[in-house]
Amino acid sequence: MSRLYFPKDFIWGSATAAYQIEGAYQEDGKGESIWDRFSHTPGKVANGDTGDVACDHYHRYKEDVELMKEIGLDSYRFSISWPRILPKGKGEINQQGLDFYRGLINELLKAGIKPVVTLYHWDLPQALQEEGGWANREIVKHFVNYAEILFNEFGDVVSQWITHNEPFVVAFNGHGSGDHAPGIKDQQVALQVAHNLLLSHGLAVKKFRELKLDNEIGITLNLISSYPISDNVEDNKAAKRMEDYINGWFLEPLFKGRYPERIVEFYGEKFNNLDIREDDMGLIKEEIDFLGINYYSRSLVRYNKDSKFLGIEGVKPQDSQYTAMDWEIYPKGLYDLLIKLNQEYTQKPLYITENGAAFDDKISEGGGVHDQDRIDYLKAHFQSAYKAIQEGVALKGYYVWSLMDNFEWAYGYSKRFGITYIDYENNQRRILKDSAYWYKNIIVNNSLEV
Ligand SMILES: N#[N+]C[C@@H]1[C@@H](O)[C@H](O)[C@@H](O)[C@@H]2O[C@H]12
Repeated sequence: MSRLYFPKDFIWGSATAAYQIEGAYQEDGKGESIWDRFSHTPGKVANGDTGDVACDHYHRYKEDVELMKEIGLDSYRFSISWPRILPKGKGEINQQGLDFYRGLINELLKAGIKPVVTLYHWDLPQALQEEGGWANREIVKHFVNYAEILFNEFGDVVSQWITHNEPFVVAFNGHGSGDHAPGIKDQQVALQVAHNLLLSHGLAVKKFRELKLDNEIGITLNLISSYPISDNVEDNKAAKRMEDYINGWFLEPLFKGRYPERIVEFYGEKFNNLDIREDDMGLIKEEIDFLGINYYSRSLVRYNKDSKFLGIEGVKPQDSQYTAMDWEIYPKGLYDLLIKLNQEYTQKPLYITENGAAFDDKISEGGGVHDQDRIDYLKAHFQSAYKAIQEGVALKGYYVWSLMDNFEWAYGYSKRFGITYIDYENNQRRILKDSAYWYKNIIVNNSLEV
């Protein structure tokens, strides 16, 4: 056996999001979010699950920081709930909301764990949705106002800020397919939402710079590696379109100040109808300190002239392994993505802000949770990350998704991504899975045994 040693100051962390773990959905002055409304709408979430209680992190955050300390995390990435801070999305500030996050951050700092805050991880205040939400360009100023409150309140204790988590999913799942909150099914609206999210990001970064804070700011994108099923021209074009649809639509504006031509043509009139103003692309391209990457799997595609989706048909190789989300396990896709980002978009520091897998974890008779499949998944992806670093990619940290099993959006509690098991049947009891102990060893040694 040998060990792969990561760079001396490499950051090992884990990630969560407010709506997925906090619960206390109506407590201490918190306003309603679009996910409160969506999950309470019959038929939207598996088994009628909601985030009303979730993992009860709101009341158990001290216990959860103790778990992070036991695992030995260098850093913890979490999101702040906008409606906990501004119950109506704007106007009056809810001091009890600020107090909760102050308490959490204080516990993290006492434990020597760096706090990394995601400003927006999908739980928009419902009151703003009623004014059009992300489809209404007015939202941009409300997001910047919310961000400025947090910069001023926590700018001296937060290590890094992430403006948005996966704007692709907010736009296209929330406003295109409608399988996420607010459940709108309109591609034209989805495109405008994507633009307004990017614009809100750029203006929040601009505000951050004006405040002259000495921490860092970036954005987190869900990115894939896209491959053609054959080397014929049409399949290759289909793979590029898929990559532009998911990756390029956000990477090109952020780093090149433009939307990807190949997809602009595809969207045609829908793109021409967008409300994009003269200075927008320059504002979106406001320089960031790092890029966050959420990587889970690849896309393998073939051209299909009859396909309603970009002329693309997805392919699932029979000889691959799949997670409980039915996502192909493809660690090489992480390596290929990191190399491509470095070569085609940015040499800025990169962080894997999410990578992990759902498996059907069970409590064993001995009381432990033996998730070797998750250990195997993470080990293979850590190896890909290591290879990319060796080849010059400025990868500075890795956050495993997720610290604990949690509310998996439209799947409810049916999918378990955590390295900590949550026993929903037994008062949300926490049980560190084998993967948590395995991860602890990686962190202590800053190296991977292969
Ligand atoms: N699905 N899935 C797991 C995980 C989800 O739980 C996160 O909230 C998202 O940021 C991203 O989609 C990834």
